[in-house]
Amino acid sequence: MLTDLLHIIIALLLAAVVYYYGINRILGLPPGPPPLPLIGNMLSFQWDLDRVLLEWKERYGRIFTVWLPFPMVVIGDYELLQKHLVKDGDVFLDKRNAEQLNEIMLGGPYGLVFEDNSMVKEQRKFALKSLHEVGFDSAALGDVVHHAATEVVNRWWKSEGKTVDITGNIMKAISNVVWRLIFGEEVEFDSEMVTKFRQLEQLALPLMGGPFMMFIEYVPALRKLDFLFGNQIKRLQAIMDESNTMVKEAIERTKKSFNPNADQPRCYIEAFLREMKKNEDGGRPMGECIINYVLSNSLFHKIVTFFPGNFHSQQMQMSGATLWRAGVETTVGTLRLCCLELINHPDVQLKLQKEIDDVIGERRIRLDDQKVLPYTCAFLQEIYRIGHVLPISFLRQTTQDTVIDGLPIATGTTVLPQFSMVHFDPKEFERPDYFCPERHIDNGQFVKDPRITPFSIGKRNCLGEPLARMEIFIMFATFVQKCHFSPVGKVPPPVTFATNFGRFVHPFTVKIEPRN
Ligand code: HEM
Repeated sequence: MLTDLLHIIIALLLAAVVYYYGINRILGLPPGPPPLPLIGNMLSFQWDLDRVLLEWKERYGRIFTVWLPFPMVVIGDYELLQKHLVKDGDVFLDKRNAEQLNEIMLGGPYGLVFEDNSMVKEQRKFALKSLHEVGFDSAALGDVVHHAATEVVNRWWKSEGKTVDITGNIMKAISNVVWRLIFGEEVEFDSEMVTKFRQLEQLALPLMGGPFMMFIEYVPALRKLDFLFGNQIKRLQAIMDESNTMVKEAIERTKKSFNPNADQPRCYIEAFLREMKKNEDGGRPMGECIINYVLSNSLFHKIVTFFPGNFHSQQMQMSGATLWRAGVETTVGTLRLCCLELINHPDVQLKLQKEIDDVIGERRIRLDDQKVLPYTCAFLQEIYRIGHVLPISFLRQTTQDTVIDGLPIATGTTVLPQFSMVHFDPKEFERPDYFCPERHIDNGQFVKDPRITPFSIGKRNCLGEPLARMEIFIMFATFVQKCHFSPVGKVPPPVTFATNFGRFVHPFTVKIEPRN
């Protein structure tokens, strides 16, 4: 009896040792830090994620496996990201479907972010085409952005040197631009709806990025234990229901003014309504969806195959909601970081002001001024290097067997393309923690750096990049032209990031004086 017990204990210990040191090898995955049973490497993620990943890259090689809590292969090396995510883009086209999160937020596999490629190929192409049609990178929209920036500046000027929290007005300005593009209606600058929508997003982000949400993707049955974890799912569901209802109401208003016979759609939702009508008139059926389960080295995963024709109300509502959610907080967060760096680096602010005064003077800023404002472009590139908005990139799933850095990677393997690791790699950037726009200037000229990819890379990169870059350039240059920013006390607030689903600087206040 005693010897039996001893054998069981030895067997369990051996199993634990094999698991601890060999689970990646057994599953045919690249090496990596030993995972703990059930929680994998989650305990290591209490501090700066990119720093931890860079240490592991140093120890395990250019690609390695981490368990969060399921296994994923990390690529955070510039050369490998270019070689595979960009040049071999079709292999990494699929995002790993965040099935539970999608269901809670969007009522199922709809929207534009987490779906498999069969649906996104159609929907992403359509979204890009229609956003282009409604002018998301046009000079006319540049005028709208400038107008919104001027409204922000006017309000700041009225603060007369008192303490200001810049977030509210920037948020209103960006919301104005994005809402108009999606729903075709102009919202009042002080619209309560926009403020409410942002409050809901602020409540949702920490819930979306919490460890419990990662666990339920891995073990959906855990959803039943929501009450033990502070009813996170229930609370997120309630927030999303409220914000999705606001989107639904906006669509109803767009429908009322929609003219299907107009030459051009006025906004994304109108383009969608036209497409729905085209499909209906052509007698094309709604998209079908087939679900298969596939076994790969990252355990079982679900493959959802969509067939064309996903132009229905649910997809319209959820892609509208996705564009709105993806397009506002990210851009506002980047502009907030710009203002925080201005007060942390007064010398940089003076250089920016001088450049704009010398080259532009008092005339209004336009997008093509990028060509004549090298230091402003260098400043923004440095902001993009340090200010990536996703603490952990969206996961991909390989669509076929491949080889990365000499290691075989099977179909269906989850891949984490952590491009922000490149931004903080001391092998790529000298003193990566140091904010220094000058590193992007050579002989007085701005040097665009392909290693800096805040909008990600490959075939599933950010769909709103041209819009975001335009908004940020025009707004930021207008702020510098019209305002001087200084800290409230003698010492400026530190540049530290709050990370949950997103990564944005902590709240801070400034003093703003008009510049003539
Ligand atoms: C500074 C502003 C922004 C930043 C830094 C940013 C960054 C990103 C990043 C890193 C991704 C993940 C891409 C990937 O998984 O490879 C992404 C995806 C996405 N972004 Fe943005 N974004 C910004 C603004 C916008 C705007 C203005 C819109 C649209 C109005 C937008 C719409 C989207 C969409 C739809 C996706 C999902 C694309 C897909 O899965 O195919 N983003 N963004």
